[in-house]
Amino acid sequence: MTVLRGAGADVREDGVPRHAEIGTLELESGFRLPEVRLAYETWGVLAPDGSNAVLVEHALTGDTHVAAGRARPGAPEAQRRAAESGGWWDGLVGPGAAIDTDRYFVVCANIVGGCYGSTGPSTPAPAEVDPERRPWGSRFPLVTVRDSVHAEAALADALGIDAWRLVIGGSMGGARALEWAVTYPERVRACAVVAACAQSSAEQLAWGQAQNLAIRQDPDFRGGDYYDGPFPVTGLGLARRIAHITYRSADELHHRFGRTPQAEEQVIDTHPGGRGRYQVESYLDHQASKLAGRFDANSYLAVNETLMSHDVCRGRGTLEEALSVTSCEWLVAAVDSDRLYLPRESDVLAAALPGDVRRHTLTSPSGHDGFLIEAPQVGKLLVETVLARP
Ligand SMILES: CC(=O)SCCNC(=O)CCNC(=O)[C@H](O)C(C)(C)COP(=O)(O)OP(=O)(O)OC[C@H]1O[C@@H](n2cnc3c(N)ncnc32)[C@H](O)[C@@H]1OP(=O)(O)O
Ligand SMILES: N[C@@H](CCO)C(=O)O
Repeated sequence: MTVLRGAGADVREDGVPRHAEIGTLELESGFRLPEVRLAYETWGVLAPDGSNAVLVEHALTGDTHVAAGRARPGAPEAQRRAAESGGWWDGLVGPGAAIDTDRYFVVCANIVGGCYGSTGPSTPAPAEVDPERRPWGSRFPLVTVRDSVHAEAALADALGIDAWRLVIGGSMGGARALEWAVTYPERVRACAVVAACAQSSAEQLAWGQAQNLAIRQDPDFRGGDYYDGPFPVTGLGLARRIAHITYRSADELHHRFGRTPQAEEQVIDTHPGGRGRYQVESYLDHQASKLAGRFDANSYLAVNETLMSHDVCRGRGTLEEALSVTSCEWLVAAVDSDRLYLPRESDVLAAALPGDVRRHTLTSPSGHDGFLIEAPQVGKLLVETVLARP
């Protein structure tokens, strides 16, 4: 394992990609995943006693760039521009924000199985697995949420972080945050679980299956070993369309798009199959092609399976029994219009936590994606609850 103790403590360099080699990861399935690398970025400076570290967990297709940052003086232009580019939780993380990077040392790591720098299906397999070092592809194993947390614990060790002041995430990030607090209760002082639940529900599993099948049935998928040929972008795009509908609310889609045709496209056409698109179809086409342009289909399957594996109770008894080991402060928040992670599922989580934890609400017309869009509300809740005290 590469020892990075104190990394980030000497030079202030924010939002710049780094890597940690964490060695072999023992998975819940019994599979031993060798030569695991985690990509991560940091913001701020780690306090000498390590007490100001915050872990931000990204959602399904997220990356390590949670907020804009700054490369060190003299860094190559491309690195400077990448560091300064906007992040997916800008407004929540940054100088003067609720997660104030002038005060906290913020870490965001790409999940194992992802395609933003951490070991995943597109990574060349080690020589012991494949002497030709072809990508893992179809051979990449199931990595559960719990496995991913074990990997991040190795990263925390490497960074010299004994305990997190806060672990926070939304959606799959919330699942990861919750799993942290239960797997390593002594290492989490506060935990924020936003738009997430204790166990992936039957309906969430059902949506997950439909997305996975969309990818697997693309002829270009070829069982997952497609890296030498065309990528299954049609299947990946279809998976994203299915998912994206669940990420937004019916009311929002109605008010934004209604039944309006896209630009001058004709939706009433006498030629079967020849009609133009409704605006909402064009919108989904756009979301699909954007994801297909930035994400690997095998990684999509991998992280979707990770999310489907989410069950904080597995091997730990009832929900109350599983959560009884935790001793941190909590923020549990749901988006009022979320039809994928229902507010009542957050209620179940809050009610089962030790102590008197109540569920908070993010008000948004946007549905599940409200956890990203309403970043200022998330920040306000944080400073009113788990970050109220130093
Ligand atoms: C937590 C994480 O780690 S997730 C990592 C970041 N996540 C993502 O990037 C996921 C994908 N992105 C998203 O889901 C959204 O962009 C969010 C949630 C981040 C923001 O949501 P919103 O601001 O409401 O964006 P919205 O869903 O309206 O999408 C806007 C896009 O749709 C396009 N669009 C809007 N209407 C139409 C239409 N009729 N036809 C075609 N495209 C359209 C816009 O041009 C815009 O395109 P752009 O993103 O390329 O600039
Ligand atoms: N749009 C987010 C939401 C998933 O929860 C993502 O793609 O990660």
